[in-house]
Amino acid sequence: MRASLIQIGVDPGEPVEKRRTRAAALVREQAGADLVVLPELWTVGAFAYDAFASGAEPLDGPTASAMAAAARDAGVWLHAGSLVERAAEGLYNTSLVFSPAGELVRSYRKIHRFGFDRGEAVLMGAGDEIATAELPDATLGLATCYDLRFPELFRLLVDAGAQLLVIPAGWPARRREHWTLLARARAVENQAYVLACGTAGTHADVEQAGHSIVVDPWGEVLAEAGAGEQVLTVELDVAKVARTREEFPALRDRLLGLPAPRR
Ligand SMILES: O=C(O)CCC(=O)C(=O)O
Repeated sequence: MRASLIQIGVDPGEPVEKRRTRAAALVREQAGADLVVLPELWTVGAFAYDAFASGAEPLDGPTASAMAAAARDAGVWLHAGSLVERAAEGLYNTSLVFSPAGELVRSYRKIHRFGFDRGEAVLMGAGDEIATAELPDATLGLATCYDLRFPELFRLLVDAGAQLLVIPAGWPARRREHWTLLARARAVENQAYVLACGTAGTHADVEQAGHSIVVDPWGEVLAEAGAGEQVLTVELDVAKVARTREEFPALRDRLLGLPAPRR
């Protein structure tokens, strides 16, 4: 299975419409891949809090339409990263997965919102559903950026059958070491592929880490991008997930009924 991660640059000098067209063209260039992945909030920028409301879109808005068309034209499964979803109940950081027919097959509202008492944490609602997407050759587990810090979410995704953990992000350069460390940790502890796709550039004065990374179920880094705009293409052997789990059955040894702490 071939996967391409598009680490697109998000800079305030580029109008969103132009970036949308550019992202769609980059997706079309990946024809021949099985799965293409874009990062978190690549339209407005993950830290451009002031633009969240004005840049919010419904799930049949211009970004979703452009991504559906690009997936269809390229004939790929497309994890289109996330956008600011405008729903009746408010705003959400929502990821979208399209089939090669251009059909929206899954959406995922980010569960752990970043910012503590500001930014996304106060401007957006929290998702409350675990999301997987069934591809012909693999089950994707969906998570977004800050979710990467919460291993319990990934355990639930594994229990739901995830083999490829796909994590679009807008991770800051200042915490780049955490990004690569946590991506490898999630791969090793869940014996799954991790496909973590970040953004390049600087927006809202926050330099982005880039360094999109693909890690195999043994924790080996198959590919890692630099800081700039880049497409990372990797071959994945999905059967390696089952092989790793059989040969080193650590997941089997989980203590599901852990005793309550003694007080
Ligand atoms: O956890 C981090 O350090 C970064 C998270 C983040 O930037 C986000 O979720 O948008």
